[in-house]
Amino acid sequence: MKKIILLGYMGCGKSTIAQNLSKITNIPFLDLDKCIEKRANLSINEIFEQHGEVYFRKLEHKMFVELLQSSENNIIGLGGGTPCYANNHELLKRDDVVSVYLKASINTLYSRLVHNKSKRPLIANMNEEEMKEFIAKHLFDRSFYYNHAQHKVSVDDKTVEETVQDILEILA
Ligand SMILES: Nc1ncnc2c1ncn2[C@@H]1O[C@H](COP(=O)(O)OP(=O)(O)O)[C@@H](O)[C@H]1O
Ligand SMILES: O=C(O)C1=C[C@@H](OP(=O)(O)O)[C@@H](O)[C@H](O)C1
Ligand SMILES: [Mg+2]
Repeated sequence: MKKIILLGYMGCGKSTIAQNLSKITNIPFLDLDKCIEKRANLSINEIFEQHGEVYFRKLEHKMFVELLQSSENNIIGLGGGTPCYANNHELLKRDDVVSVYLKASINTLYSRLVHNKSKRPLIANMNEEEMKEFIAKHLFDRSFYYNHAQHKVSVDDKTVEETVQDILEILA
């Protein structure tokens, strides 16, 4: 069985959708950020504060490769930046994975992130206006990498259950 990889911008729902997809399919779910936190014994915020983003990106790449190498069946929720560094986007094309880009509009992302930014060091200190501009530009820069996914699911105006259903159709 192929590993199922969910990717997309911060707040698109990777962690939430992966968890719900896991409940329905009984395929175990791994969140790459959680694996990194466990390995470093630090929160994502603490890793950024104490070691910086470059250290985080190296660890993120190492853990992603490790997860792909394991023989277990898994649903893997990536971090928003994972496909955009260390040529990780090339791993989305592998034959032994099904990669799905959860595509969200700037407005959807903004509305989900505006009250959920404290654990996301890239936006934690931004005011609302700065955040909207940042998301717009950043999403544009990152789309090139996200578009390497094998499949794309639009998540705007969909419930968690509807997005999970869309992914199940891809897997069928
Ligand atoms: N329809 C939806 N699908 C996914 N997440 C949703 C939806 N509606 C609201 N949310 C909320 O948006 C946030 C998405 O965050 P999360 O799953 O951590 O995304 P990511 O891992 O992509 O950053 C969560 O707080 C979740 O409860
Ligand atoms: O977009 C990014 O660069 C990041 C997204 C985060 O994951 P989520 O997308 O799950 O919030 C986390 O990996 C880290 O804060 C960096
Ligand atoms: Mg997440």
